[in-house]
Amino acid sequence: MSIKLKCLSHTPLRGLNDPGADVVREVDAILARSRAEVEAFDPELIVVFAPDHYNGLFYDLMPPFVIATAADSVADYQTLPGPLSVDKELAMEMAKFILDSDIDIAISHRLQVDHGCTQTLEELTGSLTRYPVIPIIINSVAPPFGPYRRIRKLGEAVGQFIARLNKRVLILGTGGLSHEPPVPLLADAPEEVANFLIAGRNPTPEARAARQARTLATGKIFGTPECPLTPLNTEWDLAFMDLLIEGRLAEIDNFKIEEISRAAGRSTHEIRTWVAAFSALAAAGSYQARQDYYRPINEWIAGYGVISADVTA
Ligand SMILES: O=C(O)/C=C/c1cccc(O)c1O
Ligand SMILES: [Fe+2]
Repeated sequence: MSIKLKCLSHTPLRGLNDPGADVVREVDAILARSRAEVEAFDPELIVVFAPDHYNGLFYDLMPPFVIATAADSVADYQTLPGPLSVDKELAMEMAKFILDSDIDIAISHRLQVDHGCTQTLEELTGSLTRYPVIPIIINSVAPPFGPYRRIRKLGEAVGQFIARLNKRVLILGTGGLSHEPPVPLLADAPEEVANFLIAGRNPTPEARAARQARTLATGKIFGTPECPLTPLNTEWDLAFMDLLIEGRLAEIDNFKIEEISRAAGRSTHEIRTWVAAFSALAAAGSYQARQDYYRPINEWIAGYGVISADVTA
């Protein structure tokens, strides 16, 4: 058994609304280094914990957790289209193991996934099909959310399953850190928006373009007095990364959902994917972690961080 972890922010504005050239170079360099590490590790399986942003999952049936036995990219923003190379049999075995561990998880045999899942796969492996993968989507964008302790339990069950595999496994968490992009809320939404949030699968190209233009326009003013959205919160992000690196995972059980939304932005809950990833790693053995990168990047609407970790025993 050999297990590695990488957790990193994603942002569909990378390449569409870039910060200065120095910052772009920094991030390119850290992603290139991360990708080389993945290549050297040569994983036999990638388990990716990812959010969805109303592309695959809608309020007509919004599950807290979903495991996919087959998945296709919706190719939003500049992400790659096409199927992911999901290990169907192993995903089914994992789903049964999770259910046997008293965690309710939905199963999709045809899941649509968005940049929240595919951007990180592409950045770290160069494609959507390079390695066998099991996507686990954690609702991080569509309230209400279950408590953070449930995310730890999901992660622990996944880690216990992985530990028995005798494979080289890469665990990914993608999303966060502090950020609040212009994703609408169902509460008080006008009818047209509510209809989209409830059943907006497969939007027209025009509707997708309008959505992406809205995000881009927000990226242009994010962090300025003109922008009403919660600003990035460096202090919050660094404290969260320290907590993970120092292995203080039990403290996450006390996280308060509304407090996090207020302090760091509504989409900060994408860190649920990092919590699951670290909980899986911790269930597989002792770990050593390091912060590879952090910078608040308004142009990308992202407290942008990268952490790596390995099981040591
Ligand atoms: O769902 C969208 O259209 C935009 C999502 C987004 C924007 C900025 C940063 C992120 O992490 C996002 O997921
Ligand atoms: Fe996101």
